Amino acid sequence: MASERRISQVATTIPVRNVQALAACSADELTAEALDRYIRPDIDQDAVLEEHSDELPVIDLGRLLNPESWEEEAAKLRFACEEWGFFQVLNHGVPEEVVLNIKRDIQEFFKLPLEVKNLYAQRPGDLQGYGQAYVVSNDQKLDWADMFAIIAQPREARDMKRWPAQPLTFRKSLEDYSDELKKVAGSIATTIGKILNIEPELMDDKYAVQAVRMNYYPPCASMPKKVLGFSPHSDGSFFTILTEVNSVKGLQIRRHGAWIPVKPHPNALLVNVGDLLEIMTNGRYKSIEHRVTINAQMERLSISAFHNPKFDGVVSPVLGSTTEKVLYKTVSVGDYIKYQLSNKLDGKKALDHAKVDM
Ligand SMILES: O=C(O)CCC(=O)C(=O)O
Ligand SMILES: [Fe+2]
Repeated sequence: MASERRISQVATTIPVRNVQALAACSADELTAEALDRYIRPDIDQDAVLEEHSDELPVIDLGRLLNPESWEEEAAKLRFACEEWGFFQVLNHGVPEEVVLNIKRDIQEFFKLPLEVKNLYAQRPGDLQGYGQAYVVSNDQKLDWADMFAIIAQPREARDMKRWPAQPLTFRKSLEDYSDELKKVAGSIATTIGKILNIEPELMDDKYAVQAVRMNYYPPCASMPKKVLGFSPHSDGSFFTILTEVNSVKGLQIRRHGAWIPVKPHPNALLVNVGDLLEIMTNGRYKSIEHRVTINAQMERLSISAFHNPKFDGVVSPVLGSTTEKVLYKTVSVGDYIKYQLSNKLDGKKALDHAKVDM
């Protein structure tokens, strides 16, 4: 109930259909009218530059953890955060089995009958439940996706009641995955802390919360090029670690006004800088805008792990030099995330709210 109050205080929600069920309807049910709410007239507004996919920065976590190669790899990480706001992590040390287990269970979960999945839904728009996992306002076109989100940390605070009983191993798989990702997040955060010369404990349990969202993007046979799985947005987090569950592409990142598709790499974790890290670095690290496109035949699944500061804390810009102009205000994490959720997904608009008035 608490979450219901929270969501309704900050936003308008509208009832949404389960997209997986909609996508499974027969062709004559999927009329232009039925799909109208999903159709994006502006999808082709900016170029998609396939040829730049190979340029995405890659960070080797093993080298980052080795004192001998640390400096060189940290310089790459800094470059990636400043110039791209996005990088791939290889040699991340997450055991293959942990990744395979969570991938398998998420695929199984989304295959369950709608009635079963709905048992875990709070209500449309609720971040904690199964369904369209974020809040939309009435004039927004809907995303072609279903989501299941859970606050995965700290372990003891995880909500047992809402935990899906199927597949049987789902809970353990997610807990293992979440613990492993916490380690990866810790290594990244420690490196960023060292580069910025700030508190290395940034990602300790005391300071950080991890939220995990599982995203399911059904195929759209009739008009795949006209719908979006995820509207262009930036994440409100410090940073987000994304795992692509199957090898169906769809994620695109925004760079110099165009979209660059990310090629799924089975062993990579994808990391993007979020708004709170952009604020903390006074804009030197870029919270990258991204979106998800849809395939005509194949479903896509992904897992986003958001690494956030504690909701009752504040984030202040740390300047890189004494001559640097302050661009961002100190923000309350709780207020920022609330504000971010209350706005329809619209690129990086929420960040404007945190900018110092010029
Ligand atoms: O599914 C993806 O590739 C992206 C998901 C995403 O952007 C998010 O969960 O914030
Ligand atoms: Fe995102």
